[in-house]
Amino acid sequence: MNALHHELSGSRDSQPHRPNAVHFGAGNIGRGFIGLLLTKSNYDVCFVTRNKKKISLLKQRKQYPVYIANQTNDKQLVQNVTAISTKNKAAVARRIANTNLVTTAVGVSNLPNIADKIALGIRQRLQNNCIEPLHIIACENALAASSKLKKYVYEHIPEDLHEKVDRYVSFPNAAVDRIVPLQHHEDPLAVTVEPYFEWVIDRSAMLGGLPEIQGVKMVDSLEAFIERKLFTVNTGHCCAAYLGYLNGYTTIQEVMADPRLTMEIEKVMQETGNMLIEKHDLDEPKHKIYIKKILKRFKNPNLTDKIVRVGRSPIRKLSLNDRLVKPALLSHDLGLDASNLTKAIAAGLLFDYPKDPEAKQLKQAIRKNGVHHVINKYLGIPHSHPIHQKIVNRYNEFNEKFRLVKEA
Ligand SMILES: NC(=O)c1ccc[n+]([C@@H]2O[C@H](COP(=O)([O-])OP(=O)(O)OC[C@H]3O[C@@H](n4cnc5c(N)ncnc54)[C@H](O)[C@@H]3O)[C@@H](O)[C@H]2O)c1
Ligand SMILES: O=P(O)(O)OC[C@@H](O)[C@@H](O)[C@H](O)[C@H](O)CO
Repeated sequence: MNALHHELSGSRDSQPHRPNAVHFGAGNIGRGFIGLLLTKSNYDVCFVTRNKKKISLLKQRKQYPVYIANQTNDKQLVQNVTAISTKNKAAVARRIANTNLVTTAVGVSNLPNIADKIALGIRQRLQNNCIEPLHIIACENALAASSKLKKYVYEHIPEDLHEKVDRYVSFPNAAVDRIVPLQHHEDPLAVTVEPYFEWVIDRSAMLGGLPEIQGVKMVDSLEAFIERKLFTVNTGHCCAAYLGYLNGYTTIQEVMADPRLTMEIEKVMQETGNMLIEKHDLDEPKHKIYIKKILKRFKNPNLTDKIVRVGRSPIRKLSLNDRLVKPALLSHDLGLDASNLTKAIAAGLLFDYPKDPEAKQLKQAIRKNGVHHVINKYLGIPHSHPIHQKIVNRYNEFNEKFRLVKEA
């Protein structure tokens, strides 16, 4: 497999081959989490990314620092990395043809944009008669993100090859958890991350043969893990962002210093918790501890996490299968209270940060067609659903209280 590795490192036959990975997106999670864990596990990592400056620095230095947001601001050096531009389709495909693992952290909405390159790499593997398994793992905040990526990739591969690809290429779903705020350092490659992390992968979709990644948890059924993460960490987080935004705060840390808002956020997490406990038969005391731990992570005084990052892309966050609407509907179906979730959804509808393209689009859609239409179209909750009107009521209350938009 690693002719490419030889080409890069100059090493020849005597050295045992090191595993290598291709990671799409040299952003915060890419550098601060996935790149760090993979290189700690002796992988060579090639970032495929857009930013020219980062590409050139990664190629030149082959390393970068990660700072841990603890009291001592510990530094970890990530080594054995390089980068290529996402525009260089042929080079990306060549890398993929010779790799053990492909990972992504580009944002779930960007997955369609990388699919053609992954498909080309897979086709090269087939042409080379490569029968080594390839695992492709989307490390994005969404349910079944790797399955989504698979669908986009297969759109670029002729149908008669799909069965063969299925034999050698797998797209295990995963849950990733580590808070990495937007940040600026003198060194553009440096990144500060919270101490906590969790990377859980669906073992049932593994083909075997992947060199171990230290710190990864393999589980037989991912659904409970990803729902627990997305509907606790991310539901609580965006609730903090949307309520914080309405109340004029700038950072999550400021929101968490407001006891009234912290209580509201905790109530939302308790609602999703009740649903998760019932749906996945979770241990209630353990889940309560999980919630408390997350609230503490949000408060981390060594981080400054902007509300506009955490609330970013509200159309995605308010969509049917994401962190707000899905748990609200699941709770409703189980006969459980979702009143705090409906409040958080209403606050999300009022997130009108002008520099966020989705927030702008949402605001325009509400202005043009009214909130009922938006709840129907963007959130996927029909007029007839009891939660629909509850969201509208909360939205109107917020509107009046904060005098934001005059709803027609
Ligand atoms: N930051 C966090 O706390 C965190 C935690 C867990 C999961 N996530 C998820 O990880 C993903 C990335 O988030 P982030 O915070 O690192 O964002 P980010 O904006 O810092 O990084 C995304 C990177 O992807 C790159 N990118 C976008 N389109 C690309 C393309 N077509 N080809 C190659 N690169 C491309 C961007 O240039 C950017 O460098 C998101 O899905 C996010 O939900 C983030
Ligand atoms: O990345 P998003 O936009 O889906 O969500 C914003 C934050 O909630 C998220 O990035 C968290 O920091 C992260 O999911 C923690 O693991």
